[in-house]
Amino acid sequence: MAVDIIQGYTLVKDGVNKWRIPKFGKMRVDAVVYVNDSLKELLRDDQSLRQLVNAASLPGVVEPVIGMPDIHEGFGLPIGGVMAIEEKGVISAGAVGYDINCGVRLIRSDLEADYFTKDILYKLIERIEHYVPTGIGKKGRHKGITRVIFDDVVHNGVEAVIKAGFGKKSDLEYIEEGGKLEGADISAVSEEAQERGEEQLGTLGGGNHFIEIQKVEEILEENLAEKFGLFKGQLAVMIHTGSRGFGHQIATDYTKILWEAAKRYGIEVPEKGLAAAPIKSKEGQNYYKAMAAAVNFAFSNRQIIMFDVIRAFEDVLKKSEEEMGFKLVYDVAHNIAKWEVHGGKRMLVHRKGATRALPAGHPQNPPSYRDTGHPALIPGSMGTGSYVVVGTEKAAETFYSVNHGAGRRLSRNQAKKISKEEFERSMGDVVYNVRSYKDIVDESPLAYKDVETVVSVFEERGITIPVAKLIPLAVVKGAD
Ligand SMILES: Nc1nc2c(ncn2[C@@H]2O[C@H](COP(=O)(O)O)[C@@H](O)[C@H]2O)c(=O)[nH]1
Ligand SMILES: [Mn+2]
Ligand SMILES: [Mn+2]
Repeated sequence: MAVDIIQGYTLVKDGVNKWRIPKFGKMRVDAVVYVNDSLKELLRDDQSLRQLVNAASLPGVVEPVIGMPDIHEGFGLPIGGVMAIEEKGVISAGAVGYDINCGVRLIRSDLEADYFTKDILYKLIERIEHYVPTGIGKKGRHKGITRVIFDDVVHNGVEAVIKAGFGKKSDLEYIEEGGKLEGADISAVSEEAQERGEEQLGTLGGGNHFIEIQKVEEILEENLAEKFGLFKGQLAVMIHTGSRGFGHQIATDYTKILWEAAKRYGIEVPEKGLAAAPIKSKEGQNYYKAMAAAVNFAFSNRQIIMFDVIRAFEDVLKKSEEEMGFKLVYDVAHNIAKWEVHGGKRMLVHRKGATRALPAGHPQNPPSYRDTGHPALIPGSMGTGSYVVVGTEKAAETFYSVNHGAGRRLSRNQAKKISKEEFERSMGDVVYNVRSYKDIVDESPLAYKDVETVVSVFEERGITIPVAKLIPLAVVKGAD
């Protein structure tokens, strides 16, 4: 039996690419982390194992608390963390994250990527930025409309923005939860969060958020790729953003509220980032209502951005959406808590930096993907590649969850030391939207783990089937 000691924790090998920390001390369940040997080394300088161990002590936690292959330390639960909680247990804002329903949307087209010269790509990113405000704190260009429909958006999700003219009703079938998480209630959201939210629908945000024009570089599973409408050489667009200041304010408010509530309910919370209250308590219920509002906001945000990206293509290529054949492949959340049934039991699954990946035949797939399993979207970095995968039946062992990216390898401060030459080499021919490399050097491909290695962890274990690899041609980053 292989054993390793990392950060003082004993990890026991539990099959291919899987390591288990058997419960000890205050842990109620084991923690498990999915890594190969090289990714395991990265855990030595990182606090994520401690964070998994802490999460494993929360009331109602279901066996096991899980670290994804792209795991790295976060606030409370690590990024790349999955924590399922039974009905009589707790709900934690820190186990969802500050960017509630941060997620990824992939749009395909009938266009051949090789047609897109650098000149066209520069025109496209300039036009995309014309329509989609980027950077922290930016206000939306549709704020006149979105202020009016805001209440409808937070309660009814993407359907509300489609009614207002952003996209087609058929898009709903290609969004997790049909673009609406039930149970949202604006009365559980602070005035401050509402004010921030009303202004920010249709904006990208800063940092790691992006709109990327991509080429399908490789088809890895022909049948599934065909069913997802993907072909080699195809032009696609990936959008990564979340609930902006709205979700951030809700997370900030409820971290405080749940922290105080935990003391009142006598719940021992090992760190503030895991602040949690009973799911059935008033505070826990209110967090769920507010979180669901932010989930609906974020799905709607990505819907509006998709609408604007297509307009930018129409302007530059002088072709209609139909002529270009733009269609939504899928939209998945990677920071969310949702009620699901696993092994016959209802539980609240917190995914923070983790993507749901339902296998073929699972009843919660949308009808269009019932027979295949829905696409799970894994962005890598703006200079390397991104993947579309599907989950298999074996993903039941992760509550049908897979990694949400490559995951950071360097902190932002470490990444700021990357030189101009190193940055430019890592970007290759990819076109980007900022004047100085310094504005986005902390998002350099060198700051992220090797996406091929990360994706191979679940593939080798039989948890995912990689379907396609996409490479970046041009990226709009949310720099300030
Ligand atoms: N294709 C791109 N992938 C990117 C880019 N910037 C980051 N990333 C990847 O996305 C995930 C998202 O992680 P999150 O925790 O910040 O939500 C991250 O792990 C990277 O692998 C990009 O510009 N293009
Ligand atoms: Mn985000
Ligand atoms: Mn994200």
